[in-house]
Amino acid sequence: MIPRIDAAVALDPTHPEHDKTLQAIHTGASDIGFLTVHNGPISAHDVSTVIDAYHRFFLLPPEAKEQVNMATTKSNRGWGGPQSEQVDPDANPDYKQVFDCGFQLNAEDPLRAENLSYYAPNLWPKDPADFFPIIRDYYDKACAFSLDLLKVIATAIGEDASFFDDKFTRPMALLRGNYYPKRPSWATAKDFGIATHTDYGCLTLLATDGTPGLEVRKRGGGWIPVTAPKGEFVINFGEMIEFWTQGRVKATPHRVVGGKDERLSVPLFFNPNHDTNVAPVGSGEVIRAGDHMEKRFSETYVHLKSKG
Ligand SMILES: O=C(O)CCC(=O)C(=O)O
Ligand SMILES: [Fe+2]
Repeated sequence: MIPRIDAAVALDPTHPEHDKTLQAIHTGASDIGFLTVHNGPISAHDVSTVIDAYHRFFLLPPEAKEQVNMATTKSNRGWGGPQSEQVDPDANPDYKQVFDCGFQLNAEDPLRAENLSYYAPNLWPKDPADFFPIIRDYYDKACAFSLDLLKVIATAIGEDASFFDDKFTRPMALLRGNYYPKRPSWATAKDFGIATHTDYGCLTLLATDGTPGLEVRKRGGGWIPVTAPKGEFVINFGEMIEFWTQGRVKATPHRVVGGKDERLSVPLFFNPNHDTNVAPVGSGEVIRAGDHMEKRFSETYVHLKSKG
């Protein structure tokens, strides 16, 4: 069972049910690796608005989307067409389309000169005209909510609530719109909306249009379908937080096979500053968060794959 968390209770330490909720978060984070969260600060209306904006973008003719094709960049900003990402080397590249945007360094930031791929400039399409403000507004809300959730997760796994606080001032956050058309007639057993994978970073805050499709791998084998209506979120965890917390938080494999209906989902991959040491707490090792992200991006985005 994936725990269903009331965000208002989780975020209020004075609430009588708070400790019980922390316990459920602990189970979700350290056992299953998935939670669902409702009654949080992002409304169903906000989610409908952002999903509708992505939908209007994805339905544009290919020439319009080509203008912001991430394959023309050395980063992961803009549109990724079908087959632009291969998350499982044993499966074919995914048939989904994506639109990615991320943290924007401000104009005076000295890091700009370093041209780091995970802080690359965003690419915005001309159409839909309201796309940028809608996505930007949702991005800000989703980052704030994710940071609040991480505080609670830190407490739930026995760390100080402030454990993550100073590590997300320049988050390598990536907001993605996923567009899954209905499962193509040519699709084989090796074709997926998104093939089996674990997310790469810390916390993923996923909004969906309510259409089923996401499946989470059970430890003993088999798959659990997870759905969340608009305004309710699926939370899962990536590889980085798993090794950072010595396995107290789990990165669980998941996938979307796809079915007869199209589907949209909007994950925020919320990751720390690039120079955060994410080596297992207490290990004395150093693993830079940016290095892990860059490695995984170059393994999975087809246009960034290292050749040879
Ligand atoms: O569409 C979904 O429900 C999941 C998407 C996903 O796993 C991802 O984008 O990493
Ligand atoms: Fe994922």
